[in-house]
Amino acid sequence: MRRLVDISVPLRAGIPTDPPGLTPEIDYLSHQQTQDDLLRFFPGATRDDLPDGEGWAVEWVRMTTHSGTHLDAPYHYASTMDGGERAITIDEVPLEWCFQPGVKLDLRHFEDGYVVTPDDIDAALDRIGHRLSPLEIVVVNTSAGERYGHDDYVSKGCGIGRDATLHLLSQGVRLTGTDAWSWDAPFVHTARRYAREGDASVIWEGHRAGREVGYCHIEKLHNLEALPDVGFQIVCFPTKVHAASAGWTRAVAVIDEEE
Ligand SMILES: N[C@@H](CC(=O)c1ccccc1NC=O)C(=O)O
Repeated sequence: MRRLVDISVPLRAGIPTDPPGLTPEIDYLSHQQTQDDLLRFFPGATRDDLPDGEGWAVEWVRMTTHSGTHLDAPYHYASTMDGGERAITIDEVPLEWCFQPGVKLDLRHFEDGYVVTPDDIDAALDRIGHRLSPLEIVVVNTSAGERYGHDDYVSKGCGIGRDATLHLLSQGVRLTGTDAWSWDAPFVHTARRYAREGDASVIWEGHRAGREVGYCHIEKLHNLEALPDVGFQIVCFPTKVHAASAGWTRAVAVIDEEE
């Protein structure tokens, strides 16, 4: 039997999903507010012509391409990728990258702000007895996953460092994902480290790995706790926003189970 597991967050206004000033805004227009919007397309028609006098339900949304569950294109990380080539935008991401077998790494035990290393990735793969194949989609379940919509979400979870990201990419992975706000460690922790050590290379290091090898990651995944370690596919086609740095996605895991 085929089971579909929704691994996307609900896109909602009024909950702390992003830093202040970046949360999405949604204006909901009800059937009672839109009769005239519908009627203006049909000269001569009146409200009496509408069933129960209803117009249509529609929403106006103000948000960024990085609101909700979304796929980041290499162009988000820098203007170049693969060591100097023009970075591809979200509408140029190969669809083949976005529909592949998935692998889940459980990294929930790492403290907030911890920067995951190549050894941590290998240890997580060893624990589930898996060797990576090219184009597999690697998603990391962090402690941020269960905090979506709570005040501490943006500062929760571990992040994937430059070396760990390149370690995945060197094995042919081109699309990864996290249930945290960022593929990198939460900025508040990295800012403290930067203030302490003065080393600017820690800033957004996992993202910046895309300058060396172009890749995509999904941010704000959800419900990864419900997935097995392997044995599923991930579908995460991004909305084709022209020339953009990211696109929203309804990410879904497809699990084919024995009868
Ligand atoms: N988490 C993202 C950044 C991000 O989400 C973002 C970046 C710029 C403007 C808005 C953003 N997020 C939500 O609207 C990242 O680290 O790439």
